Amino acid sequence: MADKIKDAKIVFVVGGPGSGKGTQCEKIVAKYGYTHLSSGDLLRAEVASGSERGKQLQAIMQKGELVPLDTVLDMIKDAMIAKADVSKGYLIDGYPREVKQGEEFEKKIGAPALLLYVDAKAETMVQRLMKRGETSGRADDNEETIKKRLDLYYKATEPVIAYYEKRGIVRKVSGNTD
Ligand SMILES: Nc1nc2c(ncn2[C@@H]2O[C@H](COP(=O)(O)OP(=O)(O)OP(=O)(O)O)[C@@H](O)[C@H]2O)c(=O)[nH]1
Ligand SMILES: Nc1ccn([C@H]2C[C@H](O)[C@@H](COP(=O)(O)OP(=O)(O)O)O2)c(=O)n1
Ligand SMILES: [Mg+2]
Repeated sequence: MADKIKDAKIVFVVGGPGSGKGTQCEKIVAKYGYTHLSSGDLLRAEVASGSERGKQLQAIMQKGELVPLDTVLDMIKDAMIAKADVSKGYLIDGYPREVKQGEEFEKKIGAPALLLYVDAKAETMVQRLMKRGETSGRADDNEETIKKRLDLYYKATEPVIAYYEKRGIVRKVSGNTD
């Protein structure tokens, strides 16, 4: 029932790969009790399930590309509905990755109250992801894919920030907790 989330408070969390979106979201959850939904985590859960769709997603993510828009949007919507009865609001982490993703979300679900922009230097992001790659087991935490994710971030995702900037709902936070 999509009606259940019609008036939900929505916060988009956007930032480069390894900027610290997940880390900042955990802190917000601890303080404000919002429901954290990481689009990347939802996609990786589908991959881990071993489904046919998961295999296709894995191939795309390994290359550092974006998965089809409808796939990730459906997953977010289902996850939101599943938490609707207990949720005070949603942190949608890693979404939108491109302006089109934001437009579709608004059509199918609703408008964000805020966009949290997690800011970090490219050099910092690369260093963190290379370090994370030593233990994460993530197929995309390798030098070649990290570079592609970063390029795509500057090309497709940074315009998302400018888009919501015009609506006055962007808040910039540092991705550095230390
Ligand atoms: N030193 C330091 N490391 C951090 C900080 N924030 C996050 N990290 C590390 O940087 C890596 C990336 O952080 P995440 O929170 O996973 O970043 P993300 O933006 O969710 O990255 P993706 O999962 O690639 O989307 C992790 O290994 C974190 O432990 C910080 O403030 N300082
Ligand atoms: N809205 C989204 C979120 C993630 N993806 C894909 C593409 C991303 O590189 C991977 C992993 O996403 P995740 O947010 O976990 O990681 P990065 O920010 O790219 O480091 O999933 C997508 O296509 N669309
Ligand atoms: Mg993350």
